Amino acid sequence: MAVYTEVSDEELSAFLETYDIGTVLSYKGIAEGVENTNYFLHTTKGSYILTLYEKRVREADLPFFLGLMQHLAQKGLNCPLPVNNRRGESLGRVAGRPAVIITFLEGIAVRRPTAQHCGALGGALAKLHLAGRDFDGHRPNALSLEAWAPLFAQAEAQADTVSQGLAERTHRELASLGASWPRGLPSGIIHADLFTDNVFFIGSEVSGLIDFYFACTDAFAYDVAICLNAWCFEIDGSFNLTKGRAMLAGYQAVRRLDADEIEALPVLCRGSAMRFMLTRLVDWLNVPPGALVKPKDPLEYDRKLNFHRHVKHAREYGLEA
Ligand SMILES: Nc1ncnc2c1ncn2[C@@H]1O[C@H](COP(=O)(O)OP(=O)(O)OP(=O)(O)O)[C@@H](O)[C@H]1O
Ligand SMILES: N[C@@H](CCO)C(=O)O
Repeated sequence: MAVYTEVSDEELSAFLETYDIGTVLSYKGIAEGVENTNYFLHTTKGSYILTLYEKRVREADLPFFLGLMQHLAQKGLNCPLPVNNRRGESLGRVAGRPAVIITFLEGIAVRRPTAQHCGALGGALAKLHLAGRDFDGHRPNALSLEAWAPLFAQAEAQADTVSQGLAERTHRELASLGASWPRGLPSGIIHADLFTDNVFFIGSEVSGLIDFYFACTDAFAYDVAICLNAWCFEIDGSFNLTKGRAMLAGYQAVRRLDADEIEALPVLCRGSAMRFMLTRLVDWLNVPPGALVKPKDPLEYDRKLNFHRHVKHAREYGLEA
């Protein structure tokens, strides 16, 4: 998270008076993340996170996200639970923005995951996919293929100031993805942003998943592709086959990928790299003045995309027959 919206002591106290979570002992803005504003709240009754929803989260989607967290928690997944206020509502407003208080999860987000972490993450992702199957909410993926050209249009004119040739490369890739994007793959609830900062570990076990604000209905294998991108590359840009193998084996031990999903994996990895390159590029070029946020490097994903262009088969990600 980040802090785009400052919350004054008075605003916070007035908001918390509508809850039954004790009085505040301390609170502070959380610098991590780029999407929403988050505060850590320590009260006489425990620890919580206050989230104020910013630009990319549509208010109309909030009941879906909050309902999904409740559903997954009921299914035994360790994810934050929205806290209800005294009127029984979880969604409120602070500093003019939609806001919720969620429960705090214990655990540590690893910056440099090992193959063991990747294996555990693969299993947790598959469990999430299974746990979401009987959730009755539905939300199309607002950041899939159809969204990429309009996103690129916001950044195209300045793309080459970030990297020479980026505009041309992106144009070509968007056309190629449009022509080859798979349809009809097994679908359901996906997290769609399960990066290392959204997964907590205690030791080598996954202790919790957070940040469901991109969750949507889409191909399960697209979520696998997002995680291969986010977890299995090294800082030098190389793909770590051992990590890929561990993640895919961890996933398949819980839910097996079918033949169509396996065939689609390289193009799904390209698409997911495109999605994160584009949102990062737009953010890189538009940092709001005064915001406590560190924009993420779009070129990391341009390089990953280039790697995937040369992949012919999911075996090259470590998939074992
Ligand atoms: N329920 C929680 N329990 C403990 N810590 C949390 C919780 N929710 C958020 N955090 C902390 O706040 C940080 C930012 O949260 P989050 O990843 O949801 O923000 P974001 O802006 O949506 O981030 P992203 O850039 O990943 O989309 C996390 O990295 C974590 O440190
Ligand atoms: N996890 C994303 C930020 C949220 O869209 C990224 O690393 O670009």
